[in-house]
Amino acid sequence: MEESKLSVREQGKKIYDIYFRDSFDDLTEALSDAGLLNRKVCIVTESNVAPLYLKELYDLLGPVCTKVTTFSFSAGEAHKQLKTVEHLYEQLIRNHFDRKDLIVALGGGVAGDMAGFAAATYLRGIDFIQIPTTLLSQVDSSIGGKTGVDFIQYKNMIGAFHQPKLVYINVNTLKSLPKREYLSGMAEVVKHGLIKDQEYYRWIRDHKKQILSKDPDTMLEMIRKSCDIKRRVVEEDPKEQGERALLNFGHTLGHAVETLMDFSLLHGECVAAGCRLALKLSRNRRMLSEKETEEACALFDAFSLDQRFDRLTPERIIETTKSDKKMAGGHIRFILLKRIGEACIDLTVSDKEMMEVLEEELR
Ligand SMILES: NC(=O)c1ccc[n+]([C@@H]2O[C@H](COP(=O)([O-])OP(=O)(O)OC[C@H]3O[C@@H](n4cnc5c(N)ncnc54)[C@H](O)[C@@H]3O)[C@@H](O)[C@H]2O)c1
Ligand SMILES: O=C(O)C(=O)C[C@@H](O)[C@H](O)[C@H](O)COP(=O)(O)O
Ligand SMILES: [Zn+2]
Repeated sequence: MEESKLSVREQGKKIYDIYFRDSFDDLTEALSDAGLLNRKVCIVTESNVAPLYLKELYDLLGPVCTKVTTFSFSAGEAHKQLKTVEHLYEQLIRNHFDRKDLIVALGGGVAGDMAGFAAATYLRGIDFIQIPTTLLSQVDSSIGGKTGVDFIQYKNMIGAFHQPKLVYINVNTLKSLPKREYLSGMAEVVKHGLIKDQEYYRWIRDHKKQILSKDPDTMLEMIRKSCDIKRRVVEEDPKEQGERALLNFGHTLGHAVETLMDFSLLHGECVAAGCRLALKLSRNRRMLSEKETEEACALFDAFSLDQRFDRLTPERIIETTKSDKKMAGGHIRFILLKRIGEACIDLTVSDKEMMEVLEEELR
């Protein structure tokens, strides 16, 4: 199995490395290379991941850190809230964490987003690292420093950009990941191909069988390719002033669906629904052909990303989209495809255009 790492840079300067491994064996070396040894550490994890990987991590970190503490919260999007972060702040204060100490996010996107947000705000910012354990977090959320929590029912409404000091991906953790969660991550993978890289999109299409059977080499190659795409985008535009918004393909309507379904669907499932709608908007603008649109929708189907949300009406989805944070100067910010592998930002999609694709999808 090919083992390697990628560096994420800003203005030519390395900010952090992403390690691709099939065990935790190189974690100490990775921490040493990042200058993170001999710190007080708080491992932030959750109730599903803790029984699987916390002990191994605790035992690894013990000898190379001055003290290891753990903070475990109840798993799930419902707990990606300020309340959970408050409990974490309390524990950090009780354990006298200072600016030289370190937070370790162990888990999926929920643990990573929340631990990262606590790290961004505690004492106005302390170091943190990401140890992502879901496909979605390995290919997307652990990279790029978007951290945050949901507020009431609004997705990621409170947050900060705060870059990790290290991302350590152990692909073997995906062995314990439930199938539905694994497939949810495929939505962000297909998104990467659609917005940035036609060749990668075709590669995903040609490797469906290996991806579905979690073939280790294929997974590693896919995770590396996706991370490389995300790396390039966030290096160019770390704080989403332009280019980075392309990573929001499928999220404009996807976040509205996620909210309206009361988080009963997974993030990737809602992103896939949003991607289908954005593909159809692009087709109706004559930027994609019918065949290209159908093929891309079929790729989401192949990964069982075809959840129904037909108890929602187009009107409610449009209204919720307008109250989300995807607005720019009174316009909804959409990401459309000019062609497969090339996305663009568009502020001109009308309610009528949204209505057409929503009616088609909800039919
Ligand atoms: N910051 C970003 O750039 C970014 C990007 C994409 C998504 N996100 C956010 O990420 C979140 C979704 O992340 P997610 O899909 O990883 O969800 P998650 O963190 O809720 O994890 C999914 C489920 O898998 C379980 N789990 C995690 N690792 C496991 C393992 N190895 N074995 C068994 N079970 C495991 C979790 O307990 C949970 O039940 C959403 O909140 C989304 O908004 C953020
Ligand atoms: O990294 C980014 O930038 C993304 O947009 C990646 C998305 O997949 C992710 O879901 C992100 O959390 C969305 O952020 P938001 O600011 O649109 O809520
Ligand atoms: Zn996403």
